[in-house]
Amino acid sequence: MGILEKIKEIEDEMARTQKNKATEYHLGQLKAKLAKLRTELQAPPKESKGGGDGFEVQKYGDGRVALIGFPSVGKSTLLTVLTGTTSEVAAYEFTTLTCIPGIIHYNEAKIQLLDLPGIIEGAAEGKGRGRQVIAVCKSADLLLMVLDASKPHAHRKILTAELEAVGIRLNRRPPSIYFKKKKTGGMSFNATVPLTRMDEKLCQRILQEYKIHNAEVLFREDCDMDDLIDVIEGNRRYIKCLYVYNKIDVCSIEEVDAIARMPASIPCSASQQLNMDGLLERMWDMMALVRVYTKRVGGKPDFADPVVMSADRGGTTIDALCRQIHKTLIADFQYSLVWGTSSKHYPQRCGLTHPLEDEDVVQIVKQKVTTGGEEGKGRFKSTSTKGPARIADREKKAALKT
Ligand SMILES: Nc1nc2c(ncn2[C@@H]2O[C@H](COP(=O)(O)OP(=O)(O)OP(=O)(O)O)[C@@H](O)[C@H]2O)c(=O)[nH]1
Ligand SMILES: [K+]
Ligand SMILES: [Mg+2]
Repeated sequence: MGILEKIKEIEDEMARTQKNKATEYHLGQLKAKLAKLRTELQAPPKESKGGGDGFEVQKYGDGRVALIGFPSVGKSTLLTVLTGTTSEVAAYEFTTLTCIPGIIHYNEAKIQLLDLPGIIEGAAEGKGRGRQVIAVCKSADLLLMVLDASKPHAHRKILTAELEAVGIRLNRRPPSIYFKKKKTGGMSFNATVPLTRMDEKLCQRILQEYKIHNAEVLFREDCDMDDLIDVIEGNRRYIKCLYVYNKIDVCSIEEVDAIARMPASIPCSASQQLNMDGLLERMWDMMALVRVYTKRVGGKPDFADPVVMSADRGGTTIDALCRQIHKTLIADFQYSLVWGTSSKHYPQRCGLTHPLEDEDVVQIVKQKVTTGGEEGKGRFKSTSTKGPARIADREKKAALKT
């Protein structure tokens, strides 16, 4: 029996099984079996390593956003309007057959937007170009799930289920469960909160399915069996998603109003260019990008060319800033001066762990290397010796004047 048949068999059995306290343990076991099969299904075929039929597009810019949706909802129209890059638009389904990249210029940042072929129910099991589309989605910082506002809202649920089936979790945090496999000692099961959907026996049954007999499990929130399976599998991707309800030009005001009130949802019309600014603003907010303007001693900040950082990728500390500017900068770092909403006073002298906020101005003060010019040497020069400290002091005073 192939993987797909096995999956079907388990899904059928789950559908037949009534949900109650008595069947809970059996259901947990079935869910674990299903998760294992789905992971097996996602594994790339052994023969082709980095094969050519994928949609690999080089990452570019300060963040990556992917357009996902059923055929003909207006993904390519959106790409064309937002980036100026033409992606073929037509009234028939499956117009787009590959991944088309474009660039959105917004708030002095460059955001890569990827147009993709439409996906259909069954994509998770490899229907259509589902596999390639999903691989691109997994590489995105934000998904725009494009929906036809005039069509049944159930489409959102179907697509979400497809993404769930391949281990993509939308707008969620990883479950707060500490899980560690051990060599011996059996299972230790603990919780810091009352558990209403999980107990020791259920946990044991699920672990057994994974042939894990020794482990430490600590629940820090009221999780269910799906959460536990996600943590055991360990391959889930937590991605932000904005639900873009397109084609509102054919909807009533009431419908548009209802969409605008739903969480993480935005109504728009790509072809009529309605609410494109609203869409960009929501995208920007959800990506949580932080722009930092760097300045030299005595110079003005470069407001046209910020360093753009992401809380989700790399972080937004001074340390992350230095690494992003140049890999050797950390070794030369002495302290930084920060002007902006993250600083208590103007400027504030900050170390590497200081978290920056959007539109902060930063000046990096490097250590003075007194001998030779070898990279990285500065790190080992103690700042407690009087020489460099005095130089730093002088530099600080100079910086404060600017
Ligand atoms: N009424 C209306 N039609 C739109 C809107 N946006 C796009 N369309 C139309 O919807 C049809 C499909 O648009 P595409 O941009 O090709 O859709 P797609 O999602 O890229 O389609 P595939 O690549 O085939 O998956 C075209 O006829 C567009 O003109 C909109 O805001 N309102
Ligand atoms: K189309
Ligand atoms: Mg298209």
